[in-house]
Amino acid sequence: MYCGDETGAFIGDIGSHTARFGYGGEDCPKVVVPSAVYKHSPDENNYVGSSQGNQQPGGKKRGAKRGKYTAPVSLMNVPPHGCFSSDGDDEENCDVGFIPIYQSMNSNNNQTKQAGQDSCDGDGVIQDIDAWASLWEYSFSALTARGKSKHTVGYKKVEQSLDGPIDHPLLAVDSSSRIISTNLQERQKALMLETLFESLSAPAAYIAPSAMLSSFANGRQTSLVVDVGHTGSRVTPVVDGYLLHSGSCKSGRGGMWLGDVKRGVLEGCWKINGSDSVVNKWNGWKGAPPCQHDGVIPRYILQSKIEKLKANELEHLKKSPFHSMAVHEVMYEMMTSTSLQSIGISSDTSTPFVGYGSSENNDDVDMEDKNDDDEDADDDGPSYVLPDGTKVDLAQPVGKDLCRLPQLLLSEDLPSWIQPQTSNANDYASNMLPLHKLVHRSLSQILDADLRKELASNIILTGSASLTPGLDKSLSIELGKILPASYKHKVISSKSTVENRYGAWIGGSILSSLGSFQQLWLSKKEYEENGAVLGLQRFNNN
Ligand SMILES: Nc1ncnc2c1ncn2[C@@H]1O[C@H](COP(=O)(O)OP(=O)(O)OP(=O)(O)O)[C@@H](O)[C@H]1O
Repeated sequence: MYCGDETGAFIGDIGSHTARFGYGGEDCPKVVVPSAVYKHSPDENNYVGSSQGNQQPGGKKRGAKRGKYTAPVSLMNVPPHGCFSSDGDDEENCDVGFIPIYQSMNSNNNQTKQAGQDSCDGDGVIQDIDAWASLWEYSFSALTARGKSKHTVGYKKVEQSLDGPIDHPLLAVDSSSRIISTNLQERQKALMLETLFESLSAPAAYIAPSAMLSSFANGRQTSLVVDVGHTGSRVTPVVDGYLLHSGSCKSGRGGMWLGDVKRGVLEGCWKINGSDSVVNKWNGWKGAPPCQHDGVIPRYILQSKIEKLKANELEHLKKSPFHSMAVHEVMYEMMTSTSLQSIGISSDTSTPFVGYGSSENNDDVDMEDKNDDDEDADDDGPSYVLPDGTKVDLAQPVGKDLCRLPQLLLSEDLPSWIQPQTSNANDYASNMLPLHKLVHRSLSQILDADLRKELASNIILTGSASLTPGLDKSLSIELGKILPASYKHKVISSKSTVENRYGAWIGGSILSSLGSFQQLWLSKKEYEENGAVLGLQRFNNN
């Protein structure tokens, strides 16, 4: 039990795309930054205290001096010079010290990036706990320096670094998926706890699962939480405030996947998970795809500072997770622009996309020639201009398809140009279920028929990618087609953008303000006496 003077909790929800921080009892987080940090010297020799028992859940060494980490990251600017390390002229050794917090976001991690597998493996597994801790430190410093009432969204430099400990109880949101092994989950929670107490000197701490908090934020103890986030969509049954393992499932269809598909359409080919070996061609454009030659160019490349980078540094930057995240930001801007969103998601999810099933005709087409023929066409139609000035013609049928790409979240059959041409196509399909099928799969794993019905009538749609206009209605319609008629299913989606975007954080804010919750904090004293074991028992909410 925690009986300190300061009961205002400091809450951190670090997702794979965005990290949100703020004080308990408030309506929304005050600091919202990308979930990544810079590490200024990736030199392994600088690691300290890295022997047995000092491993990341994902198996990496930890214990690097956190003074070398800086947060937050700006995806608009070239990374600071100190982030590049190269060993003499050896190009192979040039690296970029850009660390996404989660393993699944590391595009260099080939093992978790095999086609159809990245949607599950490494989901919510922290790849660098010191990077995770430095986001807490930055956010707390930002709030201390600017005052509690100021909002910090995106990159803002904070001169003041954290001098003393964070003198608030810390509530960390655990966004690891229920489908990763229990062992890995426990190891990760123990490591989070150790970091909260030992690195961040918290007087008390609590770790709460994201789905449980989203359910609380919607005023429900029992619900089926459908979180459409960055790395995919997760469905988690929450019963009386506890998570059920059976019925928890995940699909790779989420914000990052939609961004990848959009990028594929603009570039004229779709590389599954950044792998060079699986390339599907898109042939929907009348002329050459708008970004066929140079690809989608992120904003940082357009800066004059880019000229100061050496050729090998730029090459490595382009292969780094930093580049992927920066390209995603351009796709995100496009996806949320009013010109595209005004169309929204149509209730008819069966209309095929232009390029559907016709990729085999594409191979011999000379895109350059076609482009010449169509140069003057559709000059005055609706269009979208990318940051580098490339104009995307939205009047073409394929342009219209771009507007309704979010519909793919619910499409039964993926267009052939999206599916991998590999032997594990079945695994891919099973890991990439549309949302309604995912909900169906989850409910079918619940054995108690009454509970199944109760969950079906309390489906909570949350996560930033659920902000796609019309998604709640379309999901409800599709569920109506596959659930038994006796099920009165109900999809609950807040009308407020803030509640959808920050659902888990808001749940944490509510929970930490409840009088009855105060006895659940694990105090530093209890941690010192009993270690992480007591904490894991206390947080055993699944
Ligand atoms: N208004 C919007 N419409 C559609 N998609 C959006 C919108 N706003 C954000 N997104 C997408 O939502 C994703 C981020 O979702 P969210 O913030 O829930 O992820 P996260 O919690 O950081 O990550 P994860 O859920 O994978 O742990 C991004 O891919 C972003 O492009």
